[in-house]
Amino acid sequence: MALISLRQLLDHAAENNYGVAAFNVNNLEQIQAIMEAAKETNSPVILQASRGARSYTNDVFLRHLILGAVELYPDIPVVMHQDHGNSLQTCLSAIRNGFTSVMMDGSLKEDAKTPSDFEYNVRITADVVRIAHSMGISVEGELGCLGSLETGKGEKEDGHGFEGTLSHDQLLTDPVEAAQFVELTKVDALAIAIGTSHGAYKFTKKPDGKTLAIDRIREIHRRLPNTHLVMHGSSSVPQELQAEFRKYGGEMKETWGVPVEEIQEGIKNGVRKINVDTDNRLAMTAAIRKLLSTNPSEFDLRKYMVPARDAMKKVCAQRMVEFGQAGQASKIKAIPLDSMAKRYV
Ligand SMILES: O=C(CO)COP(=O)(O)O
Ligand SMILES: O=C[C@H](O)COP(=O)(O)O
Ligand SMILES: [Zn+2]
Ligand SMILES: [Zn+2]
Repeated sequence: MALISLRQLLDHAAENNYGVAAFNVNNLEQIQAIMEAAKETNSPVILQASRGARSYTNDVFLRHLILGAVELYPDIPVVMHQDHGNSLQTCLSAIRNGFTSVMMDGSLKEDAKTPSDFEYNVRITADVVRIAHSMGISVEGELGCLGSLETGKGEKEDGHGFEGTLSHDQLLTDPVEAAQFVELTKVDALAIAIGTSHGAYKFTKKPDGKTLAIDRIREIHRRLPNTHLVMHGSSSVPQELQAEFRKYGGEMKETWGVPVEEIQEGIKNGVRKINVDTDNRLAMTAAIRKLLSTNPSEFDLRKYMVPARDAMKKVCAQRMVEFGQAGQASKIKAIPLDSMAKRYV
């Protein structure tokens, strides 16, 4: 199947009440893991690349790897998405390189660390929407800064994340502002801040309503019943994966991620895209640690990349079932980007 737009996929997800995991990709093995999981579970997929991933892999390699996936798995709808674009330039270069969807994260300024104001966010996001929609490309915006309600701090991912400490006002998306933001920008999907953060260290204990504001999702969904909501920082950081990582020499202090049942509650309330990166990184690295520490003489990289890929495939397939996207791929017929562009007009 051809690459499809995020908007097409999330519209289908909303009509059929499911959520879609957006997995970050940086190399061949991660793309293979996701596609194999998708084939096994008949799931549509969102492959997303951060700015860090694009510079690590190179846009040309990335585009051809993803086009390879599309060719090898003709029955799986694939969205190619820019994760956390920091500027109009980043989004435009993604579009030029074949991405069918971009995130303009205007919750932070172009330096990706200074919280911006509402007017800046509306202006930059609306600029991206105008250009992207004319080509049928989807846009995800973000309102509110991702960070911990326990500490007021945000975890940095590859330089992306605010510095210092923020108040609960800035860490929780305001439902009234969210409605204005969507009206003014016309984004296809809206990332909201509800107490999740990027990386492994999200919560110091299992989160409750004070540290993870699932109620906020309900309020936002009530005001914006037709907007696709996005949860970032949604790895579950499973205790078993942490234990496996530590068992083979990995260092990670005790931590909690976002429980899958909380994400499922979000999906009942308008969450359609769920970003997961850390769980896959952890699964792959734990598998590599295990193979190398139990076979110290091994130096054929395939010997550790195969179990790493298998470990990631297992995480992906599990999330695909848990989020409800399993079984949906064969029900989707690709809408060309040109037709999507006409719809926006
Ligand atoms: O939100 C993410 C990418 O945009 C990834 O979140 P995690 O760090 O929880 O996997
Ligand atoms: O946005 C966060 C993702 O986990 C991507 O991380 P990265 O920027 O290190 O590739
Ligand atoms: Zn952000
Ligand atoms: Zn994110």
